[in-house]
Amino acid sequence: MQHEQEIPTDRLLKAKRVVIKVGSALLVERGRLRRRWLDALAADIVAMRARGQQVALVTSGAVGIGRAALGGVIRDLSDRQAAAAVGQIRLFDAYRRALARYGAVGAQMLLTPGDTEDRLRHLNARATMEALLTRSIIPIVNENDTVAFDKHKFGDNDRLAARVGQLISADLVVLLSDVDGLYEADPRSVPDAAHIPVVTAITPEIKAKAGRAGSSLGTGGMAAKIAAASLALGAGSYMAIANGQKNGALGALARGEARATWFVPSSEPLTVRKQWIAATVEPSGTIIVDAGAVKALYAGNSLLSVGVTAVEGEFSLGDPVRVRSAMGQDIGIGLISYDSDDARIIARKRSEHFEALLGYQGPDALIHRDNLAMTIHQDAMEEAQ
Ligand SMILES: Nc1ncnc2c1ncn2[C@@H]1O[C@H](COP(=O)(O)OP(=O)(O)O)[C@@H](O)[C@H]1O
Ligand SMILES: N[C@@H](CCC(=O)OP(=O)(O)O)C(=O)O
Repeated sequence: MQHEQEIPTDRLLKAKRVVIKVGSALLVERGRLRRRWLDALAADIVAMRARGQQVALVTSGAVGIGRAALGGVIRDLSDRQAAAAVGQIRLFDAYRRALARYGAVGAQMLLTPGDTEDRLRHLNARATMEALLTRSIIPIVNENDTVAFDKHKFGDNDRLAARVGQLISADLVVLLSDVDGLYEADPRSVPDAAHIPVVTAITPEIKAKAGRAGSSLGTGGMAAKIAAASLALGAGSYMAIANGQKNGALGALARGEARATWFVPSSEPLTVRKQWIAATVEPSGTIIVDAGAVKALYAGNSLLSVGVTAVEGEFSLGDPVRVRSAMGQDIGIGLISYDSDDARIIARKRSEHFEALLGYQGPDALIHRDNLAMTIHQDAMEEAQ
């Protein structure tokens, strides 16, 4: 069940740092860029800048635009990468021109997961973003599709937008799409499905509402947007899914005139280090913990092995792992102090037995509290049970 929560329609006016994500379906129509639409978006962004807000853009569309140059057909990954290589330059040139019309400067940043998941590269990407934002230059981000593949790929720009939000500690991420938010079921197949105006926790029921991907150019569909919301809320940021099809959609959203789904965080923004941990796209494994451990973690303690009931997956020391309650609710992500073999051996055991069990005395905590980011507020977690 969700909280009875007011719709935070003024968020887009109040937020200091905003990430705006533009889906392929908005930008590309029959392989062509919608220049008028892009022009209206540039006007909206410049208006936000004039209100003193800092804006970063995450844009899809490279593959959709580049596809025509490959004869319109994409057969495999290298075709997709080639299409992106052709489309990306056209896409950014269009943004550059649209922004320049309003006296604004855009800057291209192409990212792959390594740029946000490796701590040093993360810091480096963040420094670049800061340098741009503080000069009122608008970072325009896309996945580096020409080299990204398989595991080394965000796969969809919704999650990338949430990651960029974490990178710059944004207080709001707006996903502009061809749908005005989350519905009880995919409105394409269930036209009378009810619209959901506010979501306060990403529960299994919320995840189950996502149907298949919508447009042929897009990759993630609603499931990717919900995954992005999970990342954003985990970092203490708001997120909105809004319909961006009409010119001036951002302005309408800012004035509270447009319907959207608002994802409302129940936690304070995490420290930047914990945001980085919480933002792990694919944790390597899962640690299931008992009710006593859940309580201890919410009280700010480290995770001790006595509270661990099961260890799933293979991971190495230092890898990010999911922390899951016995009820199946993911509550946090942490960097683990043992590899999966040793973690299995010491699960349910006290640290005084570690030496006898492992042949060495490792750290007392399986996950130290400084390395643990709780990704759902305790109230929301309990409500979801
Ligand atoms: N429960 C749902 N509520 C709303 N839309 C949904 C839902 N399940 C699936 N969808 C589909 O998700 C689509 C949006 O995702 P996608 O096509 O990836 O957009 P974008 O290109 O903007 O990222 C919608 O057009 C809709 O058909
Ligand atoms: N990076 C790809 C788009 C990937 C993507 O997530 O697309 P979409 O679902 O339309 O936001 C591109 O530029 O074509």
